[in-house]
Amino acid sequence: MDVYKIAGEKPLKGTIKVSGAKNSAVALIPASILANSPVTIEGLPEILDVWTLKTLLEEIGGNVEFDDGRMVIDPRSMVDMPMPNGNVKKLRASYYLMGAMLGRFKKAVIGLPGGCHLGPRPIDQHIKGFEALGAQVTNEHGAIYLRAEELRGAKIYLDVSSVGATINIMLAAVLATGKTIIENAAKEPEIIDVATLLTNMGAKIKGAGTNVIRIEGVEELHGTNHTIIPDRIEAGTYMIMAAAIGDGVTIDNVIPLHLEAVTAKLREMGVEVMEEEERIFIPKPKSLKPVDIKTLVYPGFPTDLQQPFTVLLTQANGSSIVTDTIYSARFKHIDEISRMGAVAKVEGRSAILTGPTKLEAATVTATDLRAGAALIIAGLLAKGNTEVHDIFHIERGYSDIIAKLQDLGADIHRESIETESANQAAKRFN
Ligand SMILES: CC(=O)N[C@H]1[C@@H](OP(=O)(O)OP(=O)(O)OC[C@H]2O[C@@H](n3ccc(=O)[nH]c3=O)[C@H](O)[C@@H]2O)O[C@H](CO)[C@@H](O)[C@@H]1O
Ligand SMILES: C=C(OP(=O)(O)O)C(=O)O
Repeated sequence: MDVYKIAGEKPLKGTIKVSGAKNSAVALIPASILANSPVTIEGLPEILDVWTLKTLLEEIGGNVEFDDGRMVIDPRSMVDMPMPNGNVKKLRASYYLMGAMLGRFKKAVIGLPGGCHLGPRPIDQHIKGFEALGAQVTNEHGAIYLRAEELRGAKIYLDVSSVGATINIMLAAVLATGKTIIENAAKEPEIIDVATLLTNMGAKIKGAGTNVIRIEGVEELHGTNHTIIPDRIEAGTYMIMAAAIGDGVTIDNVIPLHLEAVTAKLREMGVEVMEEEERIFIPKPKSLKPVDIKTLVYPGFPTDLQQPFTVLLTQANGSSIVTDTIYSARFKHIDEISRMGAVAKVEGRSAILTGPTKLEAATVTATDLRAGAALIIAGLLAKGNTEVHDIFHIERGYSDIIAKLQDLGADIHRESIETESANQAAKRFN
């Protein structure tokens, strides 16, 4: 089993480059299914989710080459192969295969997706959208079966501004007959990125990035070349690290506008954040003030940065409250940082953190992707040698994180360790 080993208390200094956005990548790749000629996507992050999607596209007959962040997808030989199990369960975003395959083949069978366990993550709004477009949708033994004679444009009001449902409906609607209107659409930057790719493929989409998206169906879509946007969540993670244990860190390849809520909260804590066009510089912070945070849909504070931020708040002078309004169970990391000495408790949808605390190294487990990022920050701050287990969660979403942090001066590496069975441990104990 591979783990991350971190020797803490080494200040971070220098420049770190952000990779392409995970949550764009995982939609851009399935979007290529809709084209009638090859699609090239540049700047993709080298993360497990991207590799899994490459495999999934190959499973349905696509020709996919991926090298140095550049993926060339030839969708012409793809078929409507059912995928009720297997790789679809390794990531959340396999749900985009539903919209893309329904759009192209008018049918699809896709197993319910995996991804981070953060409380219930229903896909009822995706299904409501597909049904409004004319598809028959059934759930059979944990797989979603979709079939349509014809997809017809429709007006769809989303009960929740879901990122996944907004993108999935766009994917299904671009080749439908007539006009689709998505109301109460999500406004995340990744939605604009996917709409840009689809538009360059020949789709007619207006309003992406606002809460009303209008799509005029077209007969076919062609290949194109697209460069992905930078990952605002990865960038935000490094901003939080810089505020926690930085000695002057430049974060390169960012769109500062995408991180306004995070920047505002860091400034409220007393952290200086200097923005340039595509870079953010955070000098060594002095003392940190506590702040309260409430996660909201974009442009509010992103839920995906809530967990890393809680670790920073253990270093602030006083108590902070973090409330997650998006997910009901996104505080599993609090138990793990408590092992390291964090003074923290969870009450309902809020975590209360009191600092400043000198964290101590421990062996901890990543329960999900951003919990893993939070544990890396805690390990960088802690006295002693921290070991982080279940790192596959982290590698679903952070490209090259070990090398990037080593370049900033962190003492972190990936190592294989022997695992002991419960029986072996019991024998040793007796
Ligand atoms: C692959 C990807 O892009 N993942 C991101 C995406 O997840 P994902 O697309 O799954 O998140 P959504 O925006 O859909 O979910 C937001 C909220 O709406 C609820 N909901 C969603 C869909 C639905 O049909 N019914 C419903 O009730 C969810 O349970 C959740 O409480 O946006 C989340 C919110 O910014 C991020 O945390 C994830 O990193
Ligand atoms: C929740 C996340 O990912 P996913 O939706 O892919 O599980 C995340 O990126 O923080």
